Amino acid sequence: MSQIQVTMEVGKDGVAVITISNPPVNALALPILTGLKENFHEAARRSDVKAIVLTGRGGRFSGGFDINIFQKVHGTGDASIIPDVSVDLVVNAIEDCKKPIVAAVEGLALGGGLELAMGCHARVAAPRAQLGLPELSLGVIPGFGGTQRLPRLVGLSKAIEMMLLSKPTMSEEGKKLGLIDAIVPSEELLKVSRTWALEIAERRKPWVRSLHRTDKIGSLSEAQEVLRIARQQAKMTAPNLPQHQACLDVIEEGIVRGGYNGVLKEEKVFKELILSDTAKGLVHVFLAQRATSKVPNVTDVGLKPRQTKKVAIIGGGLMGSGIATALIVSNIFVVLKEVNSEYLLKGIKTIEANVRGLVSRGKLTKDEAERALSMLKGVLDYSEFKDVDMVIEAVIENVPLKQKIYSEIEKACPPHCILATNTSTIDLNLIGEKIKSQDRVIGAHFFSPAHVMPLLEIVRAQKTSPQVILDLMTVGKTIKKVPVVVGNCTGFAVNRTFFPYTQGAHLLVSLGVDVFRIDRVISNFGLPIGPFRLQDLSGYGVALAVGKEFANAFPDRIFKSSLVELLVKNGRNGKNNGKGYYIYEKGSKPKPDPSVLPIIEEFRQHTKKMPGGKPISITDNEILEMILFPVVNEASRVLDEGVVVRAADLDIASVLGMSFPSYRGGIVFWADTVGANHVYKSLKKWSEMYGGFYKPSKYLEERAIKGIPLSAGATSSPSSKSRL
Ligand SMILES: C[C@H](O)CC(=O)SCCNC(=O)CCNC(=O)[C@H](O)C(C)(C)COP(=O)(O)OP(=O)(O)OC[C@H]1O[C@@H](n2cnc3c(N)ncnc32)[C@H](O)[C@@H]1OP(=O)(O)O
Repeated sequence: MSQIQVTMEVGKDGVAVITISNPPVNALALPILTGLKENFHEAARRSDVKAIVLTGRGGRFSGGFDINIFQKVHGTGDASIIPDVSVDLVVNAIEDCKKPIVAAVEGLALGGGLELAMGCHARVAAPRAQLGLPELSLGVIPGFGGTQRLPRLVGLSKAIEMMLLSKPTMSEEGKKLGLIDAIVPSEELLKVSRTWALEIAERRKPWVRSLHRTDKIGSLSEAQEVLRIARQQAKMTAPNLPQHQACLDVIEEGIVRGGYNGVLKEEKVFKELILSDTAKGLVHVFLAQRATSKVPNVTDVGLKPRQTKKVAIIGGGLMGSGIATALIVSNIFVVLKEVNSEYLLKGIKTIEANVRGLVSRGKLTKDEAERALSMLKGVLDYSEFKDVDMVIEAVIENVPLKQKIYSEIEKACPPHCILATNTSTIDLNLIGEKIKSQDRVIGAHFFSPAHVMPLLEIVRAQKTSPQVILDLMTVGKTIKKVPVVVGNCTGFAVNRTFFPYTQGAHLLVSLGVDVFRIDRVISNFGLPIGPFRLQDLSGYGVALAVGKEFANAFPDRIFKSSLVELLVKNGRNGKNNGKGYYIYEKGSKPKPDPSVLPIIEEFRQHTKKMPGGKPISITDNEILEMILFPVVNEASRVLDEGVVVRAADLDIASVLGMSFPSYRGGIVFWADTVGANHVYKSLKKWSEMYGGFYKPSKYLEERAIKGIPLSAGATSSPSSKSRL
């Protein structure tokens, strides 16, 4: 029998229990929605049914509308495959049913799942069930009446907060808010829900149709004031996201013209938004993120992950201490090794400060922080390494030093121990060259700050065993990172793809474009900060070192900028020493520093790139394209060389590692939205004007000429050789 089904059982008490079954989260797929309608109609018709309980199988009520259907809509451009659920099912079959319906909620009720529950006449929940309407995070608004019923159940301000921030709440809080009528232990959930439904039928408990309530909305003028403030805030916090204003408009319609009219407007707006680029990007990111956990020949060959209880980290610098923090807060014991007690103490202090930071941001309780710190031990030799399951080397980027460490740890660690390195650029085959156990060598590339940034790039060297990859993926998930498995090359997937990002920005400056304008254009596009502020933050030393690596690896296509060297010569080192492109003052936003302008001018005079010695005239959109298209060009090479399993992995890596806006779907997805042909033609034109930095790659050229998206069958081009 299919696992995707809706069943109905009528008990001797006259209660029909309708159960949604679609593992793992009981998503509301089309057959589920049809099944619900049929069963509700049957229950309403049958004379032996007095009341109804709606629930989900397997401890989860429902994770909402099936997101795969969104993807189908995006593929066809036809939103008509989305059935009429809002009126036909939720209003007519559930809320206006002549028999009372109680939702028995366990585990989670999200999106359409919570909307079904809110259509019922009461909600009984198990403890710690997750309740929310996260639709805006997918680029749409709730579409099964959620924009109307949530404000009527929990009040307008709270409902707006939950929807606009896509922030779920737990059943305990839900009970206080009025979203949940009772919380009972899981074992009693069905029993209590049945009784509750019967008591409504007998008029011993209220029979509430949420859409008809007005008591929590306040007066029209109060409601409009709340909406006005919310609109203003959304304008600032989500300027590029149309679903935020649309959601507020739809809520307002229901307040001004009544809940039913609100439902009708919601349905119309939902179908418009589903076809927006924002929804396409966000849905892609949702599904692509989950796909990263499927790695051919690793996760599909019957291997079982081994447990990683104790990890040794070599190097207590910024990266080492960040990684240690991420591990200890997830209950993994860490041995931190440094070369002397001064450095060790510094590393431990950084970890303590990281943990304190998590407490002050409400991510950790004080008790959890104490427990985490008790999982940390600082050492100065290898004696503690005899029983570690994994070593993560996080010392400076120096090949002989790393090779020496690898020879030492091969001797000091047990034979099963994973030998990981946090290098961000160096060839892994080189690091592991001098040892025997090359199958245990792997890259664990964290992004700074390692205890905050969500990406873990797992770099597979030539001989890395699938078991080792699977184990590191498992550790990554345990510490709440998104592991993306990539191949071995200079800069791996993220840094390699994005090396032209800063260089493109520098090239534009050499042509006379203002540094601060470039940063503004990039943040308006949706990255949190522009390339110059990013350089200020990471420090100019890093920029110089990384620049050298890429200059060696890809001499045919780099823009060698002397700007950073010039800044360093003038005593500047970014935010580190308070002398960057920006002025950094405590408590206020960074401000452009006018004293940097003469140095920039000197750089321009030096490079002599400005045509006729005058700054070029350029639009904001051209600035954006001249910075991001070279990145797309390098992404094409990364795809061509098979550095990633699938193009979507590079999208996730760009979103989580570079903070590329998720609503643009990631770098490759965005490029396909713009069109390979436009990217190719633009690069070709600029390469003729400004040189090899812009020269389009073969892969891009081929895709542009044939009209194939960059993301399609990334590793099938004739020149491709997978590195995975
Ligand atoms: C009209 C309506 O208003 C519109 C809607 O309802 S839109 C949908 C709203 N719902 C959501 O946004 C919830 C999305 N899901 C989630 O946040 C999380 O998956 C969750 C909290 C439910 C579970 O998280 P977690 O236990 O970590 O499992 P996770 O790996 O994310 O998901 C398990 C599987 O369920 C799938 N899944 C989760 N929610 C889904 C959904 N709504 N539709 C389809 N598949 C879904 C995932 O894709 C994943 O599939 P895979 O095993 O093939 O990779």
